[in-house]
Amino acid sequence: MARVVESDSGSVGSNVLSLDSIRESLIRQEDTIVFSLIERAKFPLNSPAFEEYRYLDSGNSSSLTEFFVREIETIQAKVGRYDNPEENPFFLENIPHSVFPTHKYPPALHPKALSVNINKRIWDVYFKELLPLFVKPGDDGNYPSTAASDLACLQALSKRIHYGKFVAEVKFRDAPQDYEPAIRAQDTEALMKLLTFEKVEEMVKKRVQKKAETFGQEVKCITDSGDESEKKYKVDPLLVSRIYREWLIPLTKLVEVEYLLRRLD
Ligand SMILES: C=C(O[C@@H]1C=C(C(=O)O)C=C[C@H]1O)C(=O)O
Repeated sequence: MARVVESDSGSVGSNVLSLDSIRESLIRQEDTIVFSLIERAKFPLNSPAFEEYRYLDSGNSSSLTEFFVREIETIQAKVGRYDNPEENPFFLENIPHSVFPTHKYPPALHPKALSVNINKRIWDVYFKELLPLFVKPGDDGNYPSTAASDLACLQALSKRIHYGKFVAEVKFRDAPQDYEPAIRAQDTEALMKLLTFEKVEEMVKKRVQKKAETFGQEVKCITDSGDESEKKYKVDPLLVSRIYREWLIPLTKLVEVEYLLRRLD
């Protein structure tokens, strides 16, 4: 089975894929996600940044965070971020071309992969369900830094979830005879059963809990007194595992199914 050539960033750098190399990238992305949650937890909820809308010169209404993300995505597009098939924008409809020569990414995915983008759902899940679980309530007015931290979380979560396209492509290439009947029947239940590996999911949930314990522990100097047994964490490791169990893994599998449904188009 051919292998993908991955750069240090863990990105897909060749048009040959393997499930092992894709899973290695997902494991490396766990670090980014855990650290982004830890960083966001420095700020309170600061809901006015993403809940309060005001009218802009353009006549549109937007929250500070939405405005920030739209502007950043435009700049990032102009330096080629969305030429990378691993990256999917939250708001950009017509993605501006890069103003610089960009890396020519090999066509690893089916052309219909571009139509699989669940970032609106990820945005809603993040702000309505996830954020209140891992940050303290309150408002310190630090909306610009909070918006930047939310974007880091959103882009890390989006990349991880949309990596489901690469996973699905590899699974299809490895066993087209298994997937084609379910794709032709547009049988989402059969596709979900084919692509699910419960033992892998269990390892993911255990590993991210351990990473949250390791990366997020409050480090005490040797001279600090106090009960060593009472460990404190910047983000509850059990909650990080729950976020994967209840949201990240199911949304990744949803992307896999949505990609496979289009694979024979
Ligand atoms: C990502 C994969 O597909 C599914 C989703 C997983 C996840 O989101 O962690 C893990 C195993 C599979 O059930 C995979 O097979 O690696």
